[in-house]
Amino acid sequence: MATNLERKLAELRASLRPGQQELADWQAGPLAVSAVPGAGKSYGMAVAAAITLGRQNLNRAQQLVIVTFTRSAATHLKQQVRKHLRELQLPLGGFTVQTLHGLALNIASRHPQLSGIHLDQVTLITPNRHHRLLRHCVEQWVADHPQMYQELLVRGAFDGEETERLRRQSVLRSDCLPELAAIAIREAKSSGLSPQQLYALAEQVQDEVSVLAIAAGLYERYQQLLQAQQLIDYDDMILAALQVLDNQSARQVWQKQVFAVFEDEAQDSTPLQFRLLNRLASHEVSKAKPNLVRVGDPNQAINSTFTPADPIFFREFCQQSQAQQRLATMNQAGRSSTIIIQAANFMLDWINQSQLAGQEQPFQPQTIQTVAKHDPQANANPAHEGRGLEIYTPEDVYQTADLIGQRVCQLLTDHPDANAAILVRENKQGSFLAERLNHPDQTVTLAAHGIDILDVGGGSRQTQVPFEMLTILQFLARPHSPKTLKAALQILVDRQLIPAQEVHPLASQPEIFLYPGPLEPPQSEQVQEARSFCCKLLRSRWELPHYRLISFLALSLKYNAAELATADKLAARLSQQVQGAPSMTTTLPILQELISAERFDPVDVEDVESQYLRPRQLTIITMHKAKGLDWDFVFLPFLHARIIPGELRIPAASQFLGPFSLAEVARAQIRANVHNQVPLPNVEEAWQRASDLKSAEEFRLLYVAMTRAKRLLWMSAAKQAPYNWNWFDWQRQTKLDKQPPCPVLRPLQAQFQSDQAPNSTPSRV
Ligand SMILES: Nc1ncnc2c1ncn2[C@@H]1O[C@H](COP(=O)(O)OP(=O)(O)OP(=O)(O)O)[C@@H](O)[C@H]1O
Repeated sequence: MATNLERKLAELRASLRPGQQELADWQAGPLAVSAVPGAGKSYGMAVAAAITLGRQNLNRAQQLVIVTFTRSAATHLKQQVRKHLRELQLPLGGFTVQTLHGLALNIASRHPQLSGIHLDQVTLITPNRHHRLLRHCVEQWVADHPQMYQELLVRGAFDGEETERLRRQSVLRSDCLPELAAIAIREAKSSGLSPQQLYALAEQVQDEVSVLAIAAGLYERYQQLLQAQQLIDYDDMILAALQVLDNQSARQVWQKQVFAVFEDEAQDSTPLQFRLLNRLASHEVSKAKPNLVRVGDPNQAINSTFTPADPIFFREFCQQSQAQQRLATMNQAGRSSTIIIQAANFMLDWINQSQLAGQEQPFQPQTIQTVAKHDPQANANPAHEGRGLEIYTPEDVYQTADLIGQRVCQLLTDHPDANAAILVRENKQGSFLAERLNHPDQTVTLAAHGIDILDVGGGSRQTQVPFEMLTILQFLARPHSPKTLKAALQILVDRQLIPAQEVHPLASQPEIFLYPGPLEPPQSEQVQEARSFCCKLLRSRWELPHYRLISFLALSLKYNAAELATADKLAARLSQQVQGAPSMTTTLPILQELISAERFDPVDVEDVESQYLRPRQLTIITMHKAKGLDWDFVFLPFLHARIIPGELRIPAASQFLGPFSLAEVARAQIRANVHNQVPLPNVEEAWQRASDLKSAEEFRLLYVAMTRAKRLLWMSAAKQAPYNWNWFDWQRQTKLDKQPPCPVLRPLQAQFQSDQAPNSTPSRV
């Protein structure tokens, strides 16, 4: 007779759909699970983990290790597994959920002698420091290779003119070579190549510009500088963990402790990371095959232009697993309405056939299917809202914002429990929309309808706390400086603590603004409000002891719980560092240093992802960050060919080097080596491959973005849009240009909205 636990495990298994059940049935050996978006990968993995824990009776001495890509995904997964374990009345100690880097650091730091990672002696390099270190490598390389440097300087048509020489020097030293260092070092290091191996690789390519040799030289110096400064980077963590596992006795200890490894988002792992997981999941003593379960979607690989993660690796793993009958597929997805699923499938096939990514095939052929009749997911494949898929061609980006504002207002008023998001390709597009959506020029402003906007790219509000405190303290220290006053006023306006107004005229004459004499013209009501707020802040400087200032300012700025907690943490850190002598003179430089060295983390009181999904909120977020999340209504504006797929561009300033970028060429050559392609591509071929890879990845990004929508997918490409969003300043009315849409938009429109002429302007909603 089945025990109580067996019965409960069977019930839990029955709550899964077919592909998920295969995952839950796993008992030993390798398994690949390839799943479509919304299939329930993470959901299925949490249940499968709980079932494995129950079935195998795992505990602290022998654990299931679950790894995923981001910290927030790890937190979410851990909560889910715990929930199931509680329901099964099983102990919670038999598993861990970590990011790959967290796992690697854990292994490395437990064996400092083997890994060389002594946590009390080494520090993880911060982005700012990394940037400075790369510049330093470049200077050293230039000093050591005057001849090679000279050859770079005089490439193309060069008449020896001094100003041109200086210009080229500056471009090389501050842009091209640091960029080459950043990209080539990351690519080589996370593929497991040492500087010496990169030198050897350079020998294999006969190019007039020795890109890989330069990259190897920079890499060599980078490693030396890291070591000298006792710093490590993210790749060092993985390498150090592998070094530990190279040691037989350490390896056996770990392999004994790890029953199996479950990996989520496996399409995003680099070869080095895979090596680490595989080794950990192996059982050398029993000679059994690795207990490694890898779940992913090769069509959602969107990190290959940042890291050497490449959909090819996971595709290969799936193929090998299939040959051994160890591949499970999850094709049914319940997230989206049928029409949204059809649109995503159509887009995938159309792009693959279009050959728009040259030799690269962006997608593995796969069709998302709706779920079967009695699917366990409540409200699976929900009824669509509006047309379900709506594609528009507004006149310009301003009309786009207006249309989104109207539609969001209508949708979230009709469905107050629903949520919505605008997914953008660049943060600058997000900040434009965030500003426009509450601008008085809009037909409707969201704030007036009680709809919150969360602009994720604008930085979480907590992360702005140190900067805001510094700015206000600087103003308190020097209230008569136009610069400090202006910065403080801007914060007050942004935080909506004083009426929105142009701050420059107020700040240009601080004395008159703060202390107007009887002969000055009377101040308007909004200026008076601003003045009285500033004067209240200024009084605090004289009336409060210095150490109380930050808490007072935090309250005055009406901080929420997370921001208050962050301000408290900041105050505690400052008082510790000023060592009993708190004053403006001691505090300001320390605060400045904390901000520029990025040595202060804000306090999060809420799971970060749940902040993005609140009902009656419009979240503005990049397509990259939206991965793994979903919303009822998803808006994808600004889908222009220049952005998706876009193209690799060579800035005019560096065109003297040739029609390619050093960094992209090095990346493509290293990548070719990782994929065992011989001979390695020359500069022109490498540039072409880099360009194909970029296009393929952009199309996958669009696929990820489209599949975030549950009930309405709204897409648009305005006829007139900025040529380059980075230069676009709508307040100064930067000129717009005619921009063609992303190539798949018209075919989508023709397929799904044949009643709506492709170029028609949307009717007002
Ligand atoms: N068996 C199931 N029973 C109930 N709900 C489910 C089931 N499987 C998945 N879901 C729900 O489907 C939604 C999508 O699941 P999940 O986020 O795990 O998908 P995913 O495959 O990781 O998606 P993506 O790859 O697109 O990010 C979630 O809301 C999840 O709760």
